[in-house]
Amino acid sequence: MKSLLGDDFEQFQSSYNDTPLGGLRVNTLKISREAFQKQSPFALTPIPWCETGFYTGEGVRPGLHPYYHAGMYYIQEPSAMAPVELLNVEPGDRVLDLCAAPGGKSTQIAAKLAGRGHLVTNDLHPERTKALAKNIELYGVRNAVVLNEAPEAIAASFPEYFNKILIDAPCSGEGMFRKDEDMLRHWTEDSPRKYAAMQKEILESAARMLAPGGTMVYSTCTFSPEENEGMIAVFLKHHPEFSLLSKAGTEAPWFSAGESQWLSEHGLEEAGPDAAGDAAWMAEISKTLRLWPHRVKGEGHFMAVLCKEVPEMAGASHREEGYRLSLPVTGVSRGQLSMTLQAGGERRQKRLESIHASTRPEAKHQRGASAGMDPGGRRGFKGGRGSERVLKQDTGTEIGREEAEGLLQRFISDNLSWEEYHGYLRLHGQHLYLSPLPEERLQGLKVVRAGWYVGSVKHGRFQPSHPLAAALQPEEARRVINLSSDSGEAVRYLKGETLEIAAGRVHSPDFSSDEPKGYVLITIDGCSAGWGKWQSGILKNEYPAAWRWTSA
Ligand SMILES: C[S@@+](CC[C@H](N)C(=O)[O-])C[C@H]1O[C@@H](n2cnc3c(N)ncnc32)[C@H](O)[C@@H]1O
Repeated sequence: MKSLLGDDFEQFQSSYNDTPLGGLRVNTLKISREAFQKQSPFALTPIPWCETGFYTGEGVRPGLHPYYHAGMYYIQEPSAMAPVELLNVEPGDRVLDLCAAPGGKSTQIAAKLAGRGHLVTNDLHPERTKALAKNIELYGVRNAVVLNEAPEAIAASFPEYFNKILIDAPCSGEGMFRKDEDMLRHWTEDSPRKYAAMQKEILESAARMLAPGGTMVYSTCTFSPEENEGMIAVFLKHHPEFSLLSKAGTEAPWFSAGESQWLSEHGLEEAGPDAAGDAAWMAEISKTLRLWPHRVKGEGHFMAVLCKEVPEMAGASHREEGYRLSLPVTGVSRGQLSMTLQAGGERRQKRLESIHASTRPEAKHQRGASAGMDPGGRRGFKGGRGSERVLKQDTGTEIGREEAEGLLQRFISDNLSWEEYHGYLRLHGQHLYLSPLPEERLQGLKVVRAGWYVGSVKHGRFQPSHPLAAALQPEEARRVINLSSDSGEAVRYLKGETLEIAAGRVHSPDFSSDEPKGYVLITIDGCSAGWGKWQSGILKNEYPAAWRWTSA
């Protein structure tokens, strides 16, 4: 670092005496930034490069608050919030997060998608992918598919498919030494070279999956030039269809320009023997970005925003206007219900009769075709597939997807205020998912979550899943009990205890029954946390054992 940084080295070195700052990012799928600021139990200082990010003070432990379990915020190192901001994700995008576990950046992407478009999130390592799937569920993400694959396998299934890709690459971790001593212990002199070889392959696969006109962000949390400026220089040499987007400057003074002169000084021949003397080329590589621990309040990070050109005579746009396959809920028992269908931004009112009419097979056919979820014009729901049968455990007989769908719809009409639901219904064993992608897209890939896991069929009944509850807004549930975070009840719920709750506290706005028994969405200060079953003053706890609060 001394030879790289020259005059800056002393300042860089002394930054290692500072305590690293902690951060949290508000999960806007669950609560707005403004509402969280009002009710935050911690003092918050905004992080300049992330609108929803805040520094938390020294000694603050946001992981030990019920709000963490309600998915209100993600605890994230402040500099790690920058790459997704640079990716400029918008609702409706098709996004790939290629090296995603444990999911900090994926949950940030999902919040930006706000339920429209979809996210394919992946990690190579099976154990880390489990943590990724858990975070996708805790943070209430509905439109993500979780994969555990090698990037080249995904590339074979998704050529030029995504319009935004994040490559938060495995790296030698030099930028994290101050915060995480494990990174320091694992580092060897050979680490940058070893990681650079992996990064190169990952970038190549990502490039194949990016649609023309799309953007990808490459990021690392390391300093070594061969994993950063050098990596991008080599990539651009082989990919003239890509260029870098500049983001540093007066609008974003926290970013320092990439160090193009390091390419020539440190013998990265592959990237630039002829490049070193080429001012235009050097200026291009300087468009890469760094966050330095001695210049900003955050750890060391590198980022490059890469845009793929649109060839002349390019075809249709690869940006999806949000997937919306609207299916009405059948089996409604509450008299005349008017349902709302959304199509092309228009909201149209329809009556109950049309709900029943539209469940006929031919109507179902039309719904899938017109919804346009898949660019290939393939339909969403497919009936009668041999591979998609669930086992009725009590009788040992099988039931098909039609029956499973019926059970789901009955649950919805009894317990939720939904008048439609979105996605391709998928059955895996007895588990039901609403997937943002048709099955064909995922064939042959290791799928950890095909979409939003909404529940399972057991003993001929639909049992709602914890991720279903975690992603619901309170107004989507027919019965809600709110627990105050400072009453002690919230922690008792999170520990799995049974609670006594008077009938008057079961909030059920549009349910006229005197006995509001059944599944109840439990919220903590207004944010969904899980299910309970209420009857006669007793709340049976449905919070999953594996997720329970274990601290004292
Ligand atoms: C820097 S971490 C990702 C952190 C994550 N983006 C986040 O914000 O929480 C890099 C990840 O890449 C994964 N990884 C390593 N080699 C990979 C490969 N060839 N393809 C995909 N992921 C890989 C590692 O398991 C690790 O989880």
